[in-house]
Amino acid sequence: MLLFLWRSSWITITGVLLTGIVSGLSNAALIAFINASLAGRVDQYLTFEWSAGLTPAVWFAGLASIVLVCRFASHYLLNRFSTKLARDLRLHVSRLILNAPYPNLQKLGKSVLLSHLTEDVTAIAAASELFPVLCINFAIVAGCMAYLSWLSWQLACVLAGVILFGVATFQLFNHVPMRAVRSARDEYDNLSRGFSALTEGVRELKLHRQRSEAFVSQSLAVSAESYRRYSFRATVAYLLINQWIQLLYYLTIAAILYVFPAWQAISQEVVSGYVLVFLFMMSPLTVLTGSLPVFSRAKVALNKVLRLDDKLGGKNSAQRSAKLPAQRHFKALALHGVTHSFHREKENRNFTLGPIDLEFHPGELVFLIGGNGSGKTTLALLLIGLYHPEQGMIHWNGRPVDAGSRDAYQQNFSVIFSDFYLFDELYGVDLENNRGAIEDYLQRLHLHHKVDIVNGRFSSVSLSQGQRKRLALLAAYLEDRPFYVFDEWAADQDPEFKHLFYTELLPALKARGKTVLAITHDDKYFHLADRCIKLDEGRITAVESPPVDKRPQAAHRERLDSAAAETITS
Ligand SMILES: Nc1ncnc2c1ncn2[C@@H]1O[C@H](COP(=O)(O)OP(=O)(O)OP(=O)(O)O)[C@@H](O)[C@H]1O
Repeated sequence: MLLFLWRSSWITITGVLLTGIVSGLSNAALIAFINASLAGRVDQYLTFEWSAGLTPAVWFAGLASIVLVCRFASHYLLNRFSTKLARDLRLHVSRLILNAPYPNLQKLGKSVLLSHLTEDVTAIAAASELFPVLCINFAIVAGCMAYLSWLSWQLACVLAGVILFGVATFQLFNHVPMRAVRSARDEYDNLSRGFSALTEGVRELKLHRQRSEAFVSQSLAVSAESYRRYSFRATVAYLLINQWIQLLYYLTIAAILYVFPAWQAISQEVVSGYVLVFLFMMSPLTVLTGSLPVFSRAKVALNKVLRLDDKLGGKNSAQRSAKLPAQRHFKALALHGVTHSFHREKENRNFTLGPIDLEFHPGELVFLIGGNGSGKTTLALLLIGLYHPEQGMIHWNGRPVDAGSRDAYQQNFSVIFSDFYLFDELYGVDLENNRGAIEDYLQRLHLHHKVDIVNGRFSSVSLSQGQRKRLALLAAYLEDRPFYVFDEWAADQDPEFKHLFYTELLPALKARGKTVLAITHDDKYFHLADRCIKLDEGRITAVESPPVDKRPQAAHRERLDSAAAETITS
């Protein structure tokens, strides 16, 4: 990933480094120039050939201009680099998520994925913003050091020793705040889970004071306190390290002022030069040491993002990006001995779906039925390629679906999940060529008075759950794929629209040659299917093809049901 970032921004990074270094060095040169002016020796330097006969004031103005221009250029490039880095990282993590196998995403959970997209990317972006500032300050310190060595190499040697000692002690103690930063970041995942529960369950919490108080005190407050404790521990540890570095700094100034002159003859110009430069270096050194916590957090975040690549199975991205063409001409879909299992932690046993043997053909209307937890959704997820068979094989048009063709295979399905997500924009739809179809579908779905398409967006998605599901159906229609899967689509519909769905919309899809697999509990419409596949404890226990002559009976039952409903309401 770092290589990818370097490749995408190496020109900017080089520019930032160069301007930063020039700015830092010219800053140091300016200080040397000021010191020489104070000591009254500047005219002596300007007698050299390279002085080009310019006056000290012009030299001063020139050096100050270089400092200002380079500082501006490096800050400008820095902002370009850091904003680009944050953007690229956000897109990189988003693509990782999109390319990852679905079970891995399910295992990690939404809140942890969101922490990567927010906390980690922000931490890395913050460090990238500081990085060039750090380069400038590092260059200033390096330039100052060069000037100090020129003033007195003996003092410079002592100074180098002090710096090496400072770096060694920093390395020795750095693991303390680093451990706290790592723990704080791990705790952030728990905090993020708590925030998800809070935002998604806000209605349930508002209606139950004891539940909400217990939730806050036993879950949210615990994570918030742990996060605070670890963050505070890291800050205090860095503060102490900072103080230690400052102490070394003051000790060095004291030694230059009071110890060295007694030990070795040092001119006043050298002493004042050293003290002036040291005081000037104070601010860049504070920036360098002050940025340590930011860099530690970024290091932990970067490790998290790199590990996310492994956890999500990043190798699959190459397979996905192969962009195999979808085989739109559907002839047959077959599942041969397909299985998938989950471990039920509390019961300490597995739920296994299958082995499943099934075949689907164009223009078939199939209902998948069975009790709660019988494996209907799991079978649907296996069928559409979001779960991968642990045993057995899926064949599309007689060809096995493997890792290389799975992405193309998935493009044959249009699915509305029971916990569907409705995008407010019709992404990937050719609006110009579908304008007539959209208006027609909006009419058929009884939504034409409520929703319109404006600039590719639904004019409103603030609708009832049933209406939002109808909009999802509109989007599915527009996808125009050979295989449709609906997971309890009609569950939120009123009786009138439920009737329309089973008796008109599904048969209309079938008439268009689409294959439809509908997961349903609406037994009064089972007779309309070509086949009803019943699941129990992950196994197919019955495959029934209701005879056509049963339909009048069903219609009769329907009438009886509505008469009963009328009696109840009256
Ligand atoms: N992500 C998961 N992790 C662990 N177990 C799971 C997971 N998803 C489903 N299961 C288990 O697999 C079994 C089948 O679940 P599935 O959602 O397929 O049932 P279903 O027939 O669709 O039920 P329902 O009618 O209630 O929607 C259940 O016992 C469930 O506990």
